[in-house]
Amino acid sequence: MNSITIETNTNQYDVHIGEKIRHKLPSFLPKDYQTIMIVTDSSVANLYLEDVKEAFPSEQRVFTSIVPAGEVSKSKDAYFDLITDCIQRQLDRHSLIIALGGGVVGDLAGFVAATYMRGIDYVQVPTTILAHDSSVGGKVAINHPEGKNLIGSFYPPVAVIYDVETLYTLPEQEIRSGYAEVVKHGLISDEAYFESVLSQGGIHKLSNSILTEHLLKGIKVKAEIVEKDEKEHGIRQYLNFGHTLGHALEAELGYGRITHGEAVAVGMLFAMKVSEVVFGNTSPINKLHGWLKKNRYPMEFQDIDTVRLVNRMKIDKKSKNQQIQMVLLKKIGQLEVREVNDELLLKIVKDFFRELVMN
Ligand SMILES: NC(=O)c1ccc[n+]([C@@H]2O[C@H](COP(=O)([O-])OP(=O)(O)OC[C@H]3O[C@@H](n4cnc5c(N)ncnc54)[C@H](O)[C@@H]3O)[C@@H](O)[C@H]2O)c1
Ligand SMILES: O=C(O)C(=O)C[C@@H](O)[C@H](O)[C@H](O)COP(=O)(O)O
Ligand SMILES: [Zn+2]
Repeated sequence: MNSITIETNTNQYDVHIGEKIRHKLPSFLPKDYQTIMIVTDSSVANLYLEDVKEAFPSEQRVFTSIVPAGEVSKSKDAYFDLITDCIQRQLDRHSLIIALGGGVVGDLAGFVAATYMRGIDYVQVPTTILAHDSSVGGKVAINHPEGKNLIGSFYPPVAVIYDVETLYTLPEQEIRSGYAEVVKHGLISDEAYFESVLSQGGIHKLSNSILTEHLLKGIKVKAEIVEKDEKEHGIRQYLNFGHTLGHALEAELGYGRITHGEAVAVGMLFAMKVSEVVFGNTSPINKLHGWLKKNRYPMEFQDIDTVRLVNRMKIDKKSKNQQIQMVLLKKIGQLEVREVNDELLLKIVKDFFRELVMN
């Protein structure tokens, strides 16, 4: 097992990564909690809920709340129902919420924990590859129909318990989705990491040891940034590479029509295209495009309304005075946040979707 400590100006918690550690979950908690509410989704419940429940002694009050699987559950209704569950089960400021699942459950249950009674403890128990990203750093949120994660907070967990054995049951699309954030961590940090991810054969056939190595490295990249800039006043924006277009695409297509990681993959290519125009550089855009195609990331988006898409990009949280700010890549590991005007973006976006399919 590996453990990484995340230490910011205001808090500290450990991320534990290993096989089968869900069975020993109580041993990773900072204290004994008498009342616990496990939040999970309908797919993960069938696979891992019993394991986690059984890990607790019978004298502890352990409740469960199950939300429908998928992005639709990052909604005001799911949020409100969970708050009602907290009240009815008499959770108080000494209780614990366990977020058992992928980024959807983590973001949703984390936001419930952040706001119920103005904040109670929660732990992240991630079960997707993507959640190597979402479980670390304390961003919690639900979506608004107009835009992703518009209702949220920075609220770190008291621990992250990442049982990588659970990743064996992930469907192909979720492996692909999670790997987009692994690639992002490579692009924003160092070439060797990026190359080591791209040089593997298909991501669907990776060995456990290589997968764990990639996840550990990704978590370290994220931890280093979050420790310096927890509330995203500066360099944390680099973790948003690919998300300006990615989030707009998720909202425009309808939440759940494309996974978060698939949207971020397209968003990273787009950010690289904009970077080439702004800096006149050549980034590894062709290399990434080839790899994404090989791994069957969606590239065809018919009838996309590019004007609406650019308008949605303005709702991004990095925007300043109604102007879009994009995270651009000068070269691997070197980024810059730049204002990009609407006309230029509109021009690039139109060609971009055509070229995505042709190349
Ligand atoms: N807070 C952050 O910093 C942060 C970072 C990245 C992404 N996110 C958010 O995370 C969300 C995406 O997370 P996700 O990709 O994990 O999606 P998800 O939570 O919807 O999980 C994907 C699918 O896989 C299923 N699943 C989960 N674990 C499984 C397992 N072990 N075996 C089989 N099936 C399993 C789920 O039921 C779901 O259907 C998005 O809403 C995104 O905005 C947040
Ligand atoms: O942790 C961060 O900071 C990130 O930006 C990580 C992203 O992968 C993640 O999708 C995050 O939820 C996006 O944040 P948002 O502020 O753009 O909603
Ligand atoms: Zn993301």
